Amino acid sequence: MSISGMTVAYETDGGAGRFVALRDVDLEIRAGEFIAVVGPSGCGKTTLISTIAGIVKPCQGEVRVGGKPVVGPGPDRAMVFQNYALMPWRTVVANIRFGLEFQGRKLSKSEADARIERFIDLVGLRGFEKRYPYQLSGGMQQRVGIARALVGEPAILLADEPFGAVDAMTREAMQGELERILAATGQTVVLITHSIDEAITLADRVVVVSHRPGTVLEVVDVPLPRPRMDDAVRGSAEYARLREYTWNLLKGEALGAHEQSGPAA
Ligand SMILES: Nc1ncnc2c1ncn2[C@@H]1O[C@H](COP(=O)(O)OP(=O)(O)OP(=O)(O)O)[C@@H](O)[C@H]1O
Repeated sequence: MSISGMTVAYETDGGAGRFVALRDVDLEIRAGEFIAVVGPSGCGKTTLISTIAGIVKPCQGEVRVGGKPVVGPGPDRAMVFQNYALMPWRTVVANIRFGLEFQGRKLSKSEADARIERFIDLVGLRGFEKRYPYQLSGGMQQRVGIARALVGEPAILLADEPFGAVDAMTREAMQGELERILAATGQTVVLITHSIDEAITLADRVVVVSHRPGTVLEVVDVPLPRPRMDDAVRGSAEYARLREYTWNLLKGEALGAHEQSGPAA
């Protein structure tokens, strides 16, 4: 996937104004790579993955997936949302099945059932298939969200703060599960996170976005061995170095954003 010379602006005041959310973004993402996107609040992270998803259109530049320009949503890209966005009237199985329906996959009933079964096992929801979302914990609901996104086997998984609404312990467990699932499925992932630890634990590269209008400030390589959910990796000097380096980049951006939005002198 490649993003080149991309600028995204939103109309404001009923079309009278224009707000530039992202400016001149260039980014190459290799197939199977895990990219984490970090940056100060409002820098355009959600806008970035929305353009990859094809739900927001750039006013300049383009996103290409598999060599073709993105002109709208497609079955090659699936989203996981922070608030899970499950259908409350559908069971776990029916919510996951929606991932196949939405992506327009033409599978026979038995093929679809077999695939859903595989993902129920992969995300650890065996025994909960007939439950409704309100009968599940937040972490379990997000497992449904991940299974729904992955069941159609999209080439690219787009995740907007997927673990932002779950408690710290569940978050750690879910990071480990995502790492394990991706080792089995091999998708390209673009994940937005506010956690530097989550970014370094999961990603091959961390994209640091500047304060608005957002642009790529730096791409930090994370050459740590996998699996990363391992005390030896997360306690290593290299992990600490990457964490401090990324934090210093972000700190500068957050301070810049604060000064920009602070009261006039
Ligand atoms: N539909 C819209 N119309 C106008 N402005 C918008 C719209 N969507 C987003 N914006 C603005 O664009 C900027 C980038 O928003 P975006 O949601 O992409 O940032 P973000 O980095 O994901 O923020 P956060 O970390 O707080 O979730 C923000 O200043 C936001 O107010």
